[in-house]
Amino acid sequence: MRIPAIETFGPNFDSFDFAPRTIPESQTVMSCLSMFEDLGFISRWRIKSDTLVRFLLMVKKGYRNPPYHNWMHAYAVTHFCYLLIKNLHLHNYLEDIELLALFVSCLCHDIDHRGTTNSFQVQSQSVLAALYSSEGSVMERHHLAQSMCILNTEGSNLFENLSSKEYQTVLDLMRDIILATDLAHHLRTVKEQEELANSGAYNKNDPRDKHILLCLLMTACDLSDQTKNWHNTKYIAALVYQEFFSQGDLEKALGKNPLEMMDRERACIPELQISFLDNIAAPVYKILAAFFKEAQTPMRNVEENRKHWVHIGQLLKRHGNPTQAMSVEQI
Ligand SMILES: COc1ccc(Cl)c(-c2nnc3c(C)nc4ccc(C(=O)NCC(C)C)cc4n23)c1
Ligand SMILES: [Mg+2]
Ligand SMILES: [Zn+2]
Repeated sequence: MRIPAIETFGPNFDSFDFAPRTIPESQTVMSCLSMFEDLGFISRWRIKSDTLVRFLLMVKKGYRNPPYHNWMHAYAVTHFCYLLIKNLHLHNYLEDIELLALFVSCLCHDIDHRGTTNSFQVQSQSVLAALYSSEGSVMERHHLAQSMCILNTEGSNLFENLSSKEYQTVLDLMRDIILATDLAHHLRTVKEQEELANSGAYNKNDPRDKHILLCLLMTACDLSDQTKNWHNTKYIAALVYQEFFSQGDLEKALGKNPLEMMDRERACIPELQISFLDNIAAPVYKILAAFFKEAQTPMRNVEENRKHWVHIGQLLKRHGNPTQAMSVEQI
């Protein structure tokens, strides 16, 4: 099968300023094929092209269609991982198999997401909560389980030609990386990531250092919509709050009180987004830029996007009533 050259998808496809959501959904699977090829994964891991195509189609089909946590989110996350590998010379920090695990984890990390949070699973006593709530990270354990099912399906096992040792290693890595996408996990480990970045003493032979770096890189990919242009950022906020407000509506219907950020009557999106950037997103890209001098652009773009939210917040205060929940379309 002919795999298109990566240039097919635009001259700046490998630049931090490229917005992956400008790729039409109909071309995303082909684009993933080209990324696998361009990263040298197909030859390095002897991946059969029909197995790769079946794997990608199974993963894409494994996503549902909530406003934000759908296949296009997984594609955008995976594209940022491609940018990291291409621009940060990660081969000097991580093994080949760790880069393969990170890239495949990005594709799979939110499979079968329902557009609701871990606490909603527990509150609503969902089947997934029954399965996983004793261990925590309910959704992330489900995303991992779904990914394992696809790899265990005849004809879509991407890792079929790896040695048994490599096979075990890549699955162990995918487990760590996908479980690390739980924001609660990230908030528990971000301090270590900052200390390691600022120490300048990263040791590529230390498994602990490599684990900390992989978790940082995965979260950087997961939040990477915040590192693009303002149009993209605004659009993503609209999708995220559509998802949040739908959950809030469900919680009210269940007689529960939703968090403010999930309550369309109370949420003030600019305020909430400024605190999300300040407390969660911006620190990730500051730490990334502390690790890698080539990672200035994503950090600068997040700072730029924060300024836009401040401006929107001021407009709202001046012209609207500050507590009124902005309609998503008005953003
Ligand atoms: C990495 O894992 C996830 C999981 C789920 C989501 Cl929605 C996101 C995510 N991706 N983009 C966004 C944007 C633009 N705004 C967000 C505002 C709040 C929160 C949130 O979860 N706040 C709870 C607090 C206890 C941390 C997440 C937001 N978010 C990332
Ligand atoms: Mg997730
Ligand atoms: Zn995600």
